[in-house]
Amino acid sequence: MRTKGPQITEPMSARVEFKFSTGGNTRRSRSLRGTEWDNHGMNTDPAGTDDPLSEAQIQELRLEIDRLDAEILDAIVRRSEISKRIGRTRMQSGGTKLVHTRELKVYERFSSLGQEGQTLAGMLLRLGRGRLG
Ligand SMILES: O=C(O)C(=O)C[C@]1(C(=O)O)C=C[C@@H](O)C=C1
Repeated sequence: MRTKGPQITEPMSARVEFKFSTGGNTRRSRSLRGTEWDNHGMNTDPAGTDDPLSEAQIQELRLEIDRLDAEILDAIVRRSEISKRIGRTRMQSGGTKLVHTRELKVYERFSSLGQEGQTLAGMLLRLGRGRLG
């Protein structure tokens, strides 16, 4: 049904839905809490592909991201220190600055992440070189 402006449809739950004249799809109402869409846990996407998360779930997931970032940062610092130690030892004993075969392995390890993985591998190697170059 085409309508001129927003039209209140029969409330299917405690929620009031609006229909707009633009195409007829029932849109989710805006949450009063913020800018997130709030569909009260119902999947109202016509394609059925959305994964609605509550504010509480988003907060929980963000905490997990924060924890993971801290772990990743710790691991990067540890990796860099180890890499510098190996590099210093190698150079003091007259070895080469870099070990090409080992570097290729690092790039290979991150290849499942595509181009970004290669960039990441390169950054890790550079961090481990420190003042070596
Ligand atoms: O495995 C080594 O020999 C290292 O020095 C470590 C490391 C790395 O960070 O992975 C660093 C520099 C080398 O070119 C190769 C690898």
